[in-house]
Amino acid sequence: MTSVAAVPLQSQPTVSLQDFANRGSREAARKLRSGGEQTELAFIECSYTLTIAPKSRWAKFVPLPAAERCCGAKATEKRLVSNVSASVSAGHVLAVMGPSGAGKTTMLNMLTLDPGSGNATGFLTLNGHPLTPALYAQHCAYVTQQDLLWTFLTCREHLRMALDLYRPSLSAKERETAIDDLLDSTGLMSCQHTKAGNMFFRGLSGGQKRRLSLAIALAKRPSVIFLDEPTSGLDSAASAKIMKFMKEIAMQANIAIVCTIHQPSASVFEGFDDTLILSSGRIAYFGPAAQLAQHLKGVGRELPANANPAEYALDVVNA
Ligand SMILES: Nc1ncnc2c1ncn2[C@@H]1O[C@H](COP(=O)(O)OP(=O)(O)OP(=O)(O)O)[C@@H](O)[C@H]1O
Repeated sequence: MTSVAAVPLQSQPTVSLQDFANRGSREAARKLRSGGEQTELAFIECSYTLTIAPKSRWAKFVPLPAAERCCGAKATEKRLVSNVSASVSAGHVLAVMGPSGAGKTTMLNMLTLDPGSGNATGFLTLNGHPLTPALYAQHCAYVTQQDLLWTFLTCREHLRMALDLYRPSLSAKERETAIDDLLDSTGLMSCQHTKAGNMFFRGLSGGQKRRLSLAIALAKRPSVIFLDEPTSGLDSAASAKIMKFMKEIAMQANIAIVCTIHQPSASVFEGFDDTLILSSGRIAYFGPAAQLAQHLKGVGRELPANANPAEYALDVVNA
């Protein structure tokens, strides 16, 4: 298994990992001590700032590029994510949770090296190596919130196309064996000849589409998979099933999984190893999901009997 360590998010970083450690960052110190031996994605003091150009009153009539809309007014800076440090090891699932607007999508964009029009700073490492775009392309896969599938292609055809792109060196026989393995491990063998479909043409179910998107990502044999809201649009039983399945995949294939999730049910929450709770772009909790209830008790917000820890924690940060 390949490994990656600390990666500067800025193309020209002004601070080193050691600087972060000197400034008291425990995550940076731990990262330096570990020397990047484990298979682990670490993000250290990541921040994201957006420069917002004020619109002139003419902007709504004349659609100018953002940079030209200021008309002398001062642009403002907004910090959307502030000093977030966390890590995830191979075989583990890290869930990034938080209320709407907390910065989950921004966080995921930073981790997938897509800062958009903002400025991302900090370190992102995969097994001790800076996560450059080249390393990202080689070792990471991203499953977006919307399933990007071809309506008239079957599961098997999707995977054949993915393998042709990701692993062109496979012979035809090796490719079909790899497809069988992927269909088997994602539970899609029974619908291997079903077309993806769309809103007008019935095909795979919502859960099957999510699993096919994951199978396509797995075809790349990544070390890390990022998933944006993997349970969106699914009912609670299907959500719990897909999270259980992701946990199994993480363990079987020794992959580190990072997913954003809005409001997990108790059974979905049980499938997470670690959780990062964001509140207004800052960390409210990062640690083992199983210890969230204990943490809440420690801060004087004991979990009521039979309450869902994720839901209760989100209520607490929302309050
Ligand atoms: N281009 C932008 N201009 C101004 N503010 C922005 C921009 N993009 C994001 N934001 C703000 O950044 C904050 C975080 O947004 P983000 O989409 O990351 O939240 P989220 O946790 O993913 O929310 P949701 O669960 O509703 O998708 C929000 O307050 C949002 O309004």
